[in-house]
Amino acid sequence: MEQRRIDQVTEVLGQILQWEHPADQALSQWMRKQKHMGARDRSEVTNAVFDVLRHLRRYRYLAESGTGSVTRRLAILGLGNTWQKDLAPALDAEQKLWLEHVRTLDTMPMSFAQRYSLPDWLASQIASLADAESLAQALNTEAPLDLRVNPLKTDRQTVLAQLQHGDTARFDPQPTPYSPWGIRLAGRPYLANWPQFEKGEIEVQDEGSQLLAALVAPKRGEMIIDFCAGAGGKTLLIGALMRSTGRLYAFDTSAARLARAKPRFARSGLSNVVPVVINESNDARVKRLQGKAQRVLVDAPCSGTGTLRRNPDLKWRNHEQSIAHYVQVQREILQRAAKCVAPGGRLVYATCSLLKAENQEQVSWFLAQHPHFELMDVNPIIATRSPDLHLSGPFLELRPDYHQTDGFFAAVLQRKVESS
Ligand SMILES: C[S@@+](CC[C@H](N)C(=O)[O-])C[C@H]1O[C@@H](n2cnc3c(N)ncnc32)[C@H](O)[C@@H]1O
Repeated sequence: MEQRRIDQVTEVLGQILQWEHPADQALSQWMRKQKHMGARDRSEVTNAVFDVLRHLRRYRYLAESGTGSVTRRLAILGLGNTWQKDLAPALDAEQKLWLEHVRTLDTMPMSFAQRYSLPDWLASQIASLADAESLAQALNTEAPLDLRVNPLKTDRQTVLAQLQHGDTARFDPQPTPYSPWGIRLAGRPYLANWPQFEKGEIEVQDEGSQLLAALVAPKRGEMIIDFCAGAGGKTLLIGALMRSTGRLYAFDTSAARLARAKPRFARSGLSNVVPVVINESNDARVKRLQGKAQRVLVDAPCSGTGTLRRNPDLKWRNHEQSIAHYVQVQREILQRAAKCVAPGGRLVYATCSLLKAENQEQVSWFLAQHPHFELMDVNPIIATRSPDLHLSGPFLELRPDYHQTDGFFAAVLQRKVESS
């Protein structure tokens, strides 16, 4: 049993560590081939694999001193850290000694980058932020599963009462502290057949992402553009806050991502969403909306460094050069999206990145290029939905160690009324 589990984790790690595909894709591809594997076995392999991806740099260092293939040693470390079972029956005497030795190694003499398993370029960025140790540590933990209640169909109290009884009670559903629509679960339930999910009453959405949609603060009857709607996570909440009135354009350059949003829109009961696949430049439909929208959300493609709890492989798939690429793409999108904002309207720029280059520095760049926009303080806007969230302002900056959400950044940029 122990031997088989080590072999399984070694095999799937061997594929993931080639970095040809995102880890979750490579893992589900491998899982699809394991026809006879039960749910518990799958989750044990998943936990070990993600543990290795979180701690890869440190584990690679520890693996240097063992015997056998390096990938197998990584698998042993991942299973040793996550599996309830004792691995000893599957290890020879030398391996047992090695595991005992590396488990008791003091991490304090290690560099910041090695201790928290970060590539050097990212370690230096994170080290420059406040409370860097607590942030780096939090990024290496598993994220909880947050649900968002659909306010068009129900309310949080009703869903909480349902989930806290019966079989779902074992996931200990609790209200999230900041979002009025959030429910936090312990564990990783399979939600797709829950009646609340089938009826469009709940969606999976990190609390931080819920707050970001709230920051758009849409009103009934307005024209709003979600410029990078992707699979529709934020569109759904914005549409519900508009009470399904007005018009909400869900733009994206990726037809595949928007296609994934469509069943979610259908389940949600929204009738005000217009999904549009746009071109990267010179799109006629974008041009037609120039100066028309009261709110434009740019939830920009980014390094995803705020989501390392869920996507630890991003540490190893991103490079310093990829950040420069994202910065360029974000600027191009911002330029185009800003043109759609009506006088007095707002552009909300958001990322799930922790890096200043993608966040604060992009806002400074934008304001220098667009003097007819001004920066607003997010505090009074978010306070109407989340009175307990106190930010030092003017930005929405969320972190896993401070707020138990993914890392998010957002700025609200208002177009001056008199601008032409
Ligand atoms: C961070 S994701 C959006 C996530 C989505 N808002 C959500 O809440 O689920 C960024 C999205 O930007 C899209 N994108 C990339 N380049 C774009 C462009 N030039 N114009 C519009 N969208 C673009 C990507 O396809 C991706 O879906």
